[in-house]
Amino acid sequence: MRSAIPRTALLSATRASRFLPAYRPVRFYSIKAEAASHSKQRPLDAARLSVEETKAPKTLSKPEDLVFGREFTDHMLAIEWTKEDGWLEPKITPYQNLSLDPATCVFHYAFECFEGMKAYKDKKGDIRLFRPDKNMARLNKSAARIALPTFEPTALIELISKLTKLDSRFIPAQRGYSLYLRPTLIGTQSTLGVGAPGSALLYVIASPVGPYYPTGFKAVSLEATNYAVRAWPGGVGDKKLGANYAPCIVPQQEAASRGFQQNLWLFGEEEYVTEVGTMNMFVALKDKVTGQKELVTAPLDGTILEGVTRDSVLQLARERLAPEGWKISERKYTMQDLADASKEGRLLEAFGAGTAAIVSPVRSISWKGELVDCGLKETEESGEIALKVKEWMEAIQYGDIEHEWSVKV
Ligand SMILES: Cc1ncc(COP(=O)(O)O)c(C=O)c1O
Repeated sequence: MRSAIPRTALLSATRASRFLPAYRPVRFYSIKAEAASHSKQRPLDAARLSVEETKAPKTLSKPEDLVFGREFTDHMLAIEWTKEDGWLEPKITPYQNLSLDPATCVFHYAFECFEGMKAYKDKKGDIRLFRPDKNMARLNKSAARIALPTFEPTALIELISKLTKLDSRFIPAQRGYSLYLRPTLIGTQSTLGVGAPGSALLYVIASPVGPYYPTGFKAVSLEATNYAVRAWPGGVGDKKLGANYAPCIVPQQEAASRGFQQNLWLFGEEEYVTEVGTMNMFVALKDKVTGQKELVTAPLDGTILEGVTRDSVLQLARERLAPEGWKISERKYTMQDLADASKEGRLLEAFGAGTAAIVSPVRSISWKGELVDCGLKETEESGEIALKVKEWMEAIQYGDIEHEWSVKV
């Protein structure tokens, strides 16, 4: 089987392992400083890209048959990194398997972080990335936290743009469709010693995806999880590490077994509301005394992922809802606050926000044996704010209006 990536990955891994001590304590933010001290380390350089186009282009699926994350485009981008040489030549190759030594550190100690971002086709057929700088910044933060190398954000955006353009035929032109991009960074050193990897592989794969709600919004019901903890202060819940996701599946399955689509992560004795599955959580409340309307989301205190959608919703709400009298807050709030507001008719709506769905309206939250109603009428699938946010975001993502967040490739 052809495999352009692995052989060199293994060779460099072996080379690196010769002078790496078996164990080094992890110094969280040392990679850049270390890179600078190795004068031969090269930065990530998009100009060194080589492209090998596929000789067997795939048949496109019908857009309506696309299932999230199941189909991939013709090509992938891969860049190896070694401690001695820094970033090697970026390569776009036909989509292919990786071949890694069973002792590779990613399999044992979870040296892996990733991103989720999308490319959209506008009415003119141009391809646009949505806020790619935010994903690059987050990937670098995740990488630094697990002793993987960081990279030059503009170089990776340029390389991702080239991959996206090359595979642009996979992006259906209809509204709601996009190309989901998955930059992934793994440690490739082959050793069972626990330490900073001496080699790594950054790769990007792309998957065409359809609208999250093909027939319009469908409000979801959540189960509040207070028997397990997703993240904690000083932990890594604010980083996009693969290791954060696997432990969330059992509580998700538990919620599903009781008929809830997602679980809502609470934190601490106070039962602060943090986030939902792969979305940040927003609630619209009315103040008990003043009647002031407030759109609230949990603060970036290290226990939630710094969502690109969250940040976008906050900025748009500050621009467009605040002038209509809304207060926009990043603050802690508890499940009890929501239950009280719901009983008093002050919980106007609730929704999750993330790249996959943009917004996902919430009908109810199961908590301590009660069902907290989130303000939708029986006949409604979305509140007013969630609907507006979706329209605002899509207008930018699909280039209906020019906006600095939408970057043509
Ligand atoms: C745990 C978690 N929270 C929130 C989000 C939403 O982040 P974004 O808006 O960047 O997709 C995601 C999705 O990546 C996630 O995995």
